Amino acid sequence: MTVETAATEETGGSDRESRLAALGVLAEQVRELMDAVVLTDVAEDEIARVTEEVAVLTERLRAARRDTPLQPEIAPDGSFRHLGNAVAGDCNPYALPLKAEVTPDGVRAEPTFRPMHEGPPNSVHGGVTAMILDHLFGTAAAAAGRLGMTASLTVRYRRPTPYGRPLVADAAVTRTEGRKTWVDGRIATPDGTVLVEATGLFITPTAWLPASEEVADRV
Ligand SMILES: CCCCCCCCCC(=O)SCCNC(=O)CCNC(=O)[C@H](O)C(C)(C)COP(=O)(O)OP(=O)(O)OC[C@H]1O[C@@H](n2cnc3c(N)ncnc32)[C@H](O)[C@@H]1OP(=O)(O)O
Repeated sequence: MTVETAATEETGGSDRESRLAALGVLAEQVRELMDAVVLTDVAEDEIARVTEEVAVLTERLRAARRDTPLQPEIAPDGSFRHLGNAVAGDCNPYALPLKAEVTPDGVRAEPTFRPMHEGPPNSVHGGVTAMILDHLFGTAAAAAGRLGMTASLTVRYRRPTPYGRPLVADAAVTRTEGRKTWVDGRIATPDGTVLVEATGLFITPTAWLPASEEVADRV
């Protein structure tokens, strides 16, 4: 895994940071648009007009494009970030984005799911909660100096997960053996009712071993 410094890509310094911040604002607006699409009840002709306008905006953004989403890098403040990530990337509209903090025990986050994450009626799709736990578990492994790829994830769904209100998620490394790291964690309501819990096995690819400790210092 290559962790590039911000200055190595595109324009350097504050110009780039300003542009990335603007992209983050756009991504958040697109999340609002996605929720608006799943909740809208406007008339068909209005849907058709909005569709035409969105198609025009899509073409404007395609006027200059990269080959891939923004890649992992070290931010100017020295922290690790991956702005194009599907779970945590501020510049990816598909991402919540998840904000994980390192705790003495592991990592913790307060995800709020959105209407666009609906699976069963009025609750969050199980694939979405599994994805969030997968990423949080990977972050717990990385914070412990054991950056890895998910080899397996076993999920137990205890209660339907609601959207529209803050929940609590946490994860911690429970065991290590060579390049293997086991992580346990859960998503719960603020009063402690467990909604989803899981166990994951993460394996550090041999090629990632040098980057693993570097990332741990920056999560
Ligand atoms: C701050 C940073 C935050 C970052 C968070 C990111 C979280 C995102 C997590 C993801 O979503 S990653 C994407 C989903 N996962 C993948 O795409 C992984 C695809 N699989 C692989 O790339 C490789 O199979 C893998 C790196 C997991 C293992 O390949 P290796 O070539 O290193 O494994 P190898 O064959 O040498 O086996 C090493 C050991 O692991 C075991 N093993 C390998 N794959 C396994 C597996 N899938 N399940 C159980 N055990 C497995 C294998 O049996 C062996 O055990 P022993 O040492 O005891 O003999």
